[in-house]
Amino acid sequence: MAERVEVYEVGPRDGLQNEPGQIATDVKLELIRKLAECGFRRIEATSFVSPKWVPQMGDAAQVMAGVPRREGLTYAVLAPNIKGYQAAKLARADEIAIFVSASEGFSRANLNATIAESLDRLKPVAEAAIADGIKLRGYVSVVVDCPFDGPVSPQQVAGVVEQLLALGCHEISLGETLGRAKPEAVKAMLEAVLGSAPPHLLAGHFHDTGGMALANMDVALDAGLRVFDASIGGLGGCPYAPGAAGNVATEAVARHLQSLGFETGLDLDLLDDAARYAQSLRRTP
Ligand SMILES: CC(C)(COP(=O)([O-])OP(=O)([O-])OC[C@H]1O[C@@H](n2cnc3c(N)ncnc32)[C@H](O)[C@@H]1OP(=O)([O-])[O-])[C@@H](O)C(=O)NCCC(=O)NCCSC(=O)C[C@@](C)(O)CC(=O)[O-]
Repeated sequence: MAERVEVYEVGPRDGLQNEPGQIATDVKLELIRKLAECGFRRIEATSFVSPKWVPQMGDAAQVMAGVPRREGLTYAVLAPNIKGYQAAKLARADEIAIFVSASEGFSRANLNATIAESLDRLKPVAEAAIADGIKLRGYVSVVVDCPFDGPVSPQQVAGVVEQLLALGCHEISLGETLGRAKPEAVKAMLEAVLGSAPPHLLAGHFHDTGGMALANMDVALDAGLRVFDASIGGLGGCPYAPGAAGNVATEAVARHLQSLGFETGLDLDLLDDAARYAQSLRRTP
């Protein structure tokens, strides 16, 4: 039997957060309804962040009120602080994703805090999620290069991963936010991180600005990772990473994994349909 690799869909959150202007809640929900048919176990639906910082996610509660609930499919959302956590819990999020940066420059731009301050701010979120029995995912951004500080040391990434695990995260997603890393740099980063965390606790989150995301994913597969984030239609980017393109496209990841003999549980025709819809929403070049 083929080995399973999970594709964790981030399009409704990571994809749509970067589109200029507002996309109507009903349109977001139509995208999520299409994705819900594809066979994902987890979809990251939205984020409960400050609407002053990311207005595109200002309808997080309405989005969560409309998502189709079904057996075997759960919804994750981002929360940067306890205010976001409380709103996410009220909205019946199944999983909370907290996020920190591996570099100080990106931390300041994305969270208006140092790395240490952001971890302190996330401690009560983690404690509340664990007490409430809600799964906690951790993200580390800019694991290879930072748009403000330049190259990021693999040991620095490993240190942040350790701190997120200490908060109780069941999985840490390693964000190659700029999408320009070469496979050798990803390999060096993973070697350091694997000194702090086994591969089954890690996920790969590759943006595709430089067209290397699938090659970087292969390096992570060789290192034993079996969860990969991807965005339908390749939507997105990060509002605080100037010039970065979207996550690697889900439909490309699913085909790539299939060609390598892995099982994803995803229906490729339904993915293509969802990808066409996602592309029709795109206003970024
Ligand atoms: C962390 C803060 C809030 C600090 O922002 P701040 O301005 O320092 O915080 P604040 O506490 O002073 O709050 C400012 C205002 O926002 C409100 N506020 C505060 N929190 C919330 C909340 N949760 N929900 C709703 N409203 C909130 C708060 O009430 C206040 O409103 P006011 O009093 O002025 O009317 C801000 O920096 C923020 O929201 N940042 C999030 C940025 C973001 O979402 N970035 C994109 C996601 S991360 C990403 O894409 C990377 C990833 C994960 O994909 C991996 C990768 O590829 O790297």
